[in-house]
Amino acid sequence: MSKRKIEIMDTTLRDGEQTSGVSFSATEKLTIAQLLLEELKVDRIEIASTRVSEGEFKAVKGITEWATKKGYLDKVEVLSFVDNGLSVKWMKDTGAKVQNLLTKGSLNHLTYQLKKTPEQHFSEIQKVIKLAENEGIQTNVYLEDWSNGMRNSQEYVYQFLDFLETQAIERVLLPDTLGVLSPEESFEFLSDIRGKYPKMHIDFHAHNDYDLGVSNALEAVKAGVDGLHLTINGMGERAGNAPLASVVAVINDFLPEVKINVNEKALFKVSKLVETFSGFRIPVNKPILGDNVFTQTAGIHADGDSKKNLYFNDLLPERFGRKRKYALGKTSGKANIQKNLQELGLQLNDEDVLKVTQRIIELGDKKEVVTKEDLPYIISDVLDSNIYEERITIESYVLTHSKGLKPSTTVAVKIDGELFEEHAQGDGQFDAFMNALRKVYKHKGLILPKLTDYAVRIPPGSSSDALCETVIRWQIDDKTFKTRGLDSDQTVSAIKATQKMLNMV
Ligand SMILES: CC(C)C(=O)C(=O)O
Repeated sequence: MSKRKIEIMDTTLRDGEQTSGVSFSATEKLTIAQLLLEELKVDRIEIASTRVSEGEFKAVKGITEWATKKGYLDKVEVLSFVDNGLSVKWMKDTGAKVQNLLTKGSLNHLTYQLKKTPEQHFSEIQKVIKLAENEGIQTNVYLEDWSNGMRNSQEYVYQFLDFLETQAIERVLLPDTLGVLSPEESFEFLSDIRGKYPKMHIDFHAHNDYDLGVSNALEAVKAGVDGLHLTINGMGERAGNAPLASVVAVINDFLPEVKINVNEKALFKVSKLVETFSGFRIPVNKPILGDNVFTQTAGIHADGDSKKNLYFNDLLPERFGRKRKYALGKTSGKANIQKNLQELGLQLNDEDVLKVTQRIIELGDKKEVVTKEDLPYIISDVLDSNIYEERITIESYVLTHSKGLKPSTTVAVKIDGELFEEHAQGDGQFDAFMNALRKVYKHKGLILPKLTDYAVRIPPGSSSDALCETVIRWQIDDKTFKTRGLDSDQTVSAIKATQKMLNMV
């Protein structure tokens, strides 16, 4: 049986950028667009709204130039407005070829916001579609507030869809603008429209205000839509859009009769890049993507994994380019410790494993977070043996920070017994420290891993003298890893995390 294809349109660069506090630069947009189309293999991307700013103009132009060379121009879409042709002119100047025209999908919006009649609205839309056609620009039509339109002004929605059937457009885009639909309503409304307009290409655009974005997207596919709009990490206006990773996994696992192009293996990489560029952090328990979601914490789970994979489900981390982890804390038993030791390539006898387990439980009781990277240090401490060969040690440093002068650092580092001292400036104390370290590394022809993420936390509700935790993510070649430092001073906690990294590569 041939599978039904569903188009995935990613709108991270348009609706996703409407996440409060987020703004992508033109270069970031181009990098994300390239990953979305070439690695993640979504079918289409929506990259901006017309007439927003000079920066957006440059971003759209950059992406369309790249897309033209690659033959992807018809996959790149821009949100446009019923504005007497101004959006069409803006798009023409950028070289973009597909407009997603924003129109009103409920009588309330039309009457109270635009203060127009349906006839006036349709005639203005028709004019924009024609202008676009003359410029070789294709049109898809968004019916904003469509979901409320179906609840409160169905007659208007169907009048509108009848009108659109007569127009030279490619797709009708139906948004649950305020994220108000239940899964049952999503199915009912979309099945009804599917039945009445069997030939119309229909996309569904879910928002997540009730946390129902994924369920609504699933029901939309069951109702027969042709495409879904999704975002990386569920970014988007207010509570965001339906998250792409979850919807892809749900479709692949629950709807075997449906086919989508998305490459699951690239999901994590793209998600991390978007997290870094946007500064919008992925919650640790976010399905598929969060730091914790492939981590077994309870000892009984780790034990069961070693016996016939008793605690596995279909969401295997490898599918998404990730690995299963075993947490270290007060509920982790010997099995968790053993799994982590195996990962690190370390071997301990049963008695020592017990001692280390005991220490980890004590630390857990004190609310301390223990990671795999901390394990060698704990082992050294508990067993009084230097399990982790510290080839590289930061012997001493001076950090300066003063008004009107650039921060600077002098650092002394021992590598294989040889001492090196270097001085450097930077944009902040830690940056100066890393620059000095880089100079030291040059003496030995070594390369420092790239810092790809830096997160600082203090325990909630604590005061300025509280302990501060810095978690740094590093990348060298294809390998990424994290280290953690803990100190009452923020820069020192980052230096402690760096010291761990030096001996891990
Ligand atoms: C701007 C429109 C298309 C939108 O994102 C929505 O209605 O959800």
